[in-house]
Order: sequence, then C-alpha cells, then structure tokens
Amino acid sequence: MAVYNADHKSKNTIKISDLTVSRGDIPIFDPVNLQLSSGDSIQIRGVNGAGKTTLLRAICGLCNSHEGIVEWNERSIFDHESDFYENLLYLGHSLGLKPKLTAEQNLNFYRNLRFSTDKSLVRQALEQTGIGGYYDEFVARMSAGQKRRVALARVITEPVPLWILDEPMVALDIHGQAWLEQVCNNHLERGGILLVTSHQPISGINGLRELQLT
Ligand SMILES: Nc1ncnc2c1ncn2[C@@H]1O[C@H](COP(=O)(O)OP(=O)(O)OP(=O)(O)O)[C@@H](O)[C@H]1O
Repeated sequence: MAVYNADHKSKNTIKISDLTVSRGDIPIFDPVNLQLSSGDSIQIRGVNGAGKTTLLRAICGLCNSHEGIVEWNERSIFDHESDFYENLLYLGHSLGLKPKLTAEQNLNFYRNLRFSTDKSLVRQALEQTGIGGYYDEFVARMSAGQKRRVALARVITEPVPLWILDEPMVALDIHGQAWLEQVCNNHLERGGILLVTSHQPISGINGLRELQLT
C-alpha cells in the first residue's frame, strides 16, 4: 500500500504537460501545463462546462481522447499504471457508493482493494466525518450530505499521497466543509498533493493555488 512521505525525505511529483481533451475535433480547454510536488495543492476553476471534470479525469488516465503527458514521479502514468493508481485517490461527481451496503461495508470494500488490514480505520473515519453513529446504516437511507461524508471518509481509510477531488464540498454543511479543509491541510502537511474543483469558495486550505480553465 502506498504511504505518505511523512518525513519529506523523498518527494512525490505529478507533472502535466500540454494536456487537453477534445470532443469531436474541438479541444474543450487550452493545453494545461502543471507541476505539483509533495505539499502542493491547486483548485481548478472555470464556469459550468469549462472542462474541470474532464481535466481531472484526463489526469487520472480516464479519458480516451486526450493529448499530452501525465507523469507521476517522472514516469508516464500509462507506462507505470500500478505505481500511479496505488498512490491515487480520485473522488468524482459520482460518489461510488453501493446503496444496499452500509457505510462501513462500502468503506471496507475500498479499503480491501488497497490491501489495508487496519479495519479500525473505518469507524474512526466515520467518527471524524461526523457520522460515527451511522456506520451500520444503509447508504440508500442517508441524506445527500451524509452520503458525501461517507465517500469523503475514504481520504482517511485510504491514506495515499495524491488526492484528486471533484466538487467534494457539494452537499456538505459548514461543519463538513471545515472538516474537509482541515483534513486537506493535514494531508498537505504530511507531504500529500491535492487537486480539487469547487464552485464554492475554498478559503481554509493553506497555500491553495488556482488554475482557471479557458
Ligand atoms: N460524455 C460526454 N460526451 C460528450 N461531451 C461531454 C461529455 N461529458 C462532458 N462533455 C462536454 O465536455 C465539456 C466539459 O464538461 P465538464 O463536465 O468537464 O465541465 P465542468 O467544468 O466540470 O462543468 P461543471 O462545472 O458543470 O461541473 C462540456 O461542454 C460537456 O458538454
């Protein structure tokens, strides 16, 4: 399982070079060039339809029609997929939760994919997200904000260095937003990297850079 470079002795880097995605023959956004190292964070900004989700998916290697290069620690993600994906946590618009499973079962599913043996992390994570009492509740019976908190608990149960979060603030109340900003700051202090989109202002993440898509 991937671990943080907690002591910063070795750094992680993601480098994006001339990355763009086309629909038909038309590029959705101008080529993106970006480099982030351990402790760096960036918010991708742009109006509805600017291509924020598309860019994040392309960085994750999930777009077929992309041009450009994405490198993790100076190696193409396509040539070294397992090294990249075991270090990546991508939370997209879709929460990726099974409604007929409980919160705990959903998180254990993802935790098991990472071969993590620390079961206690799941209930600790749900406590931290403020829904500790809901660990055995079916996701189908949860509110939108509660579901979002379950999905976001993965940042604790799968402690990998690269977080790519698409609109993570959606449906969160102010307490949830403050919690998320705090865990992002902890992540960055431990040497993590963060790429995030949000239509809501993010004021509580230290050193958050901005990239405006055009
Ligand atoms: N599956 C698809 N097939 C064709 N076009 C698509 C597809 N998904 C998105 N698009 C188009 O790509 C463009 C960028 O969409 P994208 O979802 O990346 O924008 P966004 O900036 O994330 O928008 P929002 O702020 O509304 O979430 C839009 O014009 C959209 O219509």
